[in-house]
Amino acid sequence: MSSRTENWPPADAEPVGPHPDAPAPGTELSEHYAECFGCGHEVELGLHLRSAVADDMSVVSTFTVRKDHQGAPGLAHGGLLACAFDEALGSTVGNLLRTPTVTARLETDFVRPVPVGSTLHIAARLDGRSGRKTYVSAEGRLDADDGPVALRARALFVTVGVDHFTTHGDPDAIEKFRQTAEAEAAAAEQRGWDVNP
Ligand SMILES: CCCCCCCCCCCCCCCC(=O)SCCNC(=O)CCNC(=O)[C@H](O)C(C)(C)COP(=O)(O)OP(=O)(O)OC[C@H]1O[C@@H](n2cnc3c(N)ncnc32)[C@H](O)[C@@H]1OP(=O)(O)O
Repeated sequence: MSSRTENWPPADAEPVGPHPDAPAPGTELSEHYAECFGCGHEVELGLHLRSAVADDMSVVSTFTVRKDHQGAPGLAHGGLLACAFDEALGSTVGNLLRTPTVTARLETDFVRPVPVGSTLHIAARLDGRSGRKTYVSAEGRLDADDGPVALRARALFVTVGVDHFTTHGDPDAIEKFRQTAEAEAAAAEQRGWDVNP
């Protein structure tokens, strides 16, 4: 018996391709915010996900499970694994479609235990889009791109305006985010010049 959402993506979803300004396949993605629990380097106990564009539709991420991430002794906490998938899926939508989105629904299947010390290799893929709704799914494999499947996830992300963050978020944190984004954009432009002088 399966409790997963059937008909994925839903019938009204249309195929979706990358935004013209999406980073090219092979690009390593930087953290989107230094204080993000999923990817930020300033969060000592965070997940520190690292991601790269695999192809026009996919992003691959890695998450190494540390002692701080335990639920049962020696095993990763399921909620943190779901968090890792939220980050990987959100990064896929945000980077490939270049749109601000938030998770509206996240569905996770835990297939096998994930021990402390193992690295999850998460491959996430755009599945379709319907208006503001983007459907994306991912698979997480243990310790290698072709390792055994440990988790599968599906999510719906909804595109929001900047006012979502300015209305509900913290102004100081938003300012810090803006500065990081500007610095990253400048660094990316510089890297482009280095490659194509
Ligand atoms: C710019 C360049 C970027 C650069 C690159 C950046 C990279 C960046 C990486 C980020 C990586 C972070 C990854 C972590 C991401 C988070 O953790 S986000 C935090 C967790 N999520 C939230 O806090 C969201 C809280 N929820 C909300 O704010 C609101 O419910 C929402 C989701 C914005 C929707 O509200 P709304 O705007 O009023 O829209 P609403 O009409 O209710 O829903 C829109 C549609 O979605 C459907 N929908 C909404 N919720 C659901 C649901 N739960 N189930 C099914 N359908 C739903 C509605 O039925 C509706 O469908 P249609 O009627 O259009 O067919």
